[in-house]
Amino acid sequence: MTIHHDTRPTLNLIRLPNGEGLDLPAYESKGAAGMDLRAAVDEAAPLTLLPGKRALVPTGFIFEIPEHFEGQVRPRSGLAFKNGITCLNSPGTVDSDYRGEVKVLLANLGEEPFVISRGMRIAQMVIAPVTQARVAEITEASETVRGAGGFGSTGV
Ligand SMILES: O=c1ccn([C@H]2C[C@H](O)[C@@H](COP(=O)(O)OP(=O)(O)OP(=O)(O)O)O2)c(=O)[nH]1
Ligand SMILES: [Mg+2]
Repeated sequence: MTIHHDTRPTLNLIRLPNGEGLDLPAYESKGAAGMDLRAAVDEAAPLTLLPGKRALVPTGFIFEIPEHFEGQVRPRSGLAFKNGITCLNSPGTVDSDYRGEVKVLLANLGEEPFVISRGMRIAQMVIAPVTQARVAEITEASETVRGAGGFGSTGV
């Protein structure tokens, strides 16, 4: 008999007043990489995002990202493809020491106004391992084949 240990890190969520009644962020399929984030906008006042505009959309939760992990806020491809809605700062970075409300910076690159209603799944968050490097200044970079080639140096 194999015993499966749940090795997943725990993501503690603190529900804020504007998050009352919202479903928790959740993975919408067994293998989903990201958990969908819902808009904690006022039920009575949906947010209309006009073409070319951006808005910081609240999620209604504080996320206690586990130490040595980050939250990556990413667009949902359906909203991007159908409505031109993206996360302007994608991937948004939620630091493990952040204790404020997680918000989603949406931008409307489409041609039509986009109405964000309460509970709408407007983005997704991937929890990924991350490390901090010890920064050290040196005088000369090590030699590599690539050298300073970048920005298309390898062709298309
Ligand atoms: O999509 C995002 C991106 C960031 N944040 C929050 C969590 C993150 O820990 C904090 C800072 O993000 P970032 O470091 O990208 O912004 P900054 O401009 O460097 O702000 P700060 O000086 O506060 O780090 O803002 C969000 O809620 N959503
Ligand atoms: Mg920062």
